Amino acid sequence: MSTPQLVVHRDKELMAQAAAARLITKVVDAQASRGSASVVLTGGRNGNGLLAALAAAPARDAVDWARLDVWWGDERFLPEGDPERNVTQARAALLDSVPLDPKRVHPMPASDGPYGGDVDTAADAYAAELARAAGPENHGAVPTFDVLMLGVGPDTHVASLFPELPGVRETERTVVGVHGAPKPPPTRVSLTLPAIRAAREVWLLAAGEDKAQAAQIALSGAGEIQAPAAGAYGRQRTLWLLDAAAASGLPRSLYPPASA
Ligand SMILES: O=C1O[C@H](COP(=O)(O)O)[C@@H](O)[C@H](O)[C@H]1O
Repeated sequence: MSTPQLVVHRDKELMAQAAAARLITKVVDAQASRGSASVVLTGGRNGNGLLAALAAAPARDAVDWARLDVWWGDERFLPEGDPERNVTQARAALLDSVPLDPKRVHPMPASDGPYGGDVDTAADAYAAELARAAGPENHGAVPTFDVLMLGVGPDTHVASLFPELPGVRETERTVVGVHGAPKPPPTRVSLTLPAIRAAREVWLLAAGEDKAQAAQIALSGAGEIQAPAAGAYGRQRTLWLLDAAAASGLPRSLYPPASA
């Protein structure tokens, strides 16, 4: 488990731009040292803001997009192309404008896909896809992602792991079907905490006043069942990327004075 490090930016626009620059560097470095890179995308306002900032960054051309594997941390279980699906939003924000290898893009199943409306079978299928991609050098049933991003919800949810629901209690499976999520839509697919923790780096994104309480709770020693964001950490690094509004309830001793 890596201890969370915090970086606080002036506002959400700057946070998105700085996080996009950080992601470009991380992917370029991973491609230089291992030949390819893998990232796990998040949905939500902050995740899409980062992707839009990346699309607008001239340095995006430094990435070898054909050698990037793209996975998702969670998905709203809706029909293909639905505007509320995380993959639909990610395609619009970035993915449709960069030359990715379609074989390396791994969206989670849709509710009108091969598994129909059976979200649990769809989750098992995504777990199997992850397991196929995990090599002997990986430590478990998922690849060792270079960077896994998570938007933090106002209730401290990450991916589609909501406080107290069964998904956040899962200790064996890497992917679960989520029923009865408090945020619409109620049916979702999500990586579990054990899968999230397989990543080298986990970045938690929180911008806006409505994230201040969540950041405060998750970073003040709360348990992961009550505050799923508290249980999200990477093997090598756990980074909270915040704006000043989201950090407003945190003690200044938690982050360097120069960063906000
Ligand atoms: O529904 C979801 O919400 C969270 C957080 O979204 P935000 O708009 O409050 O930032 C997101 O991380 C997750 O991927 C998404 O499915």
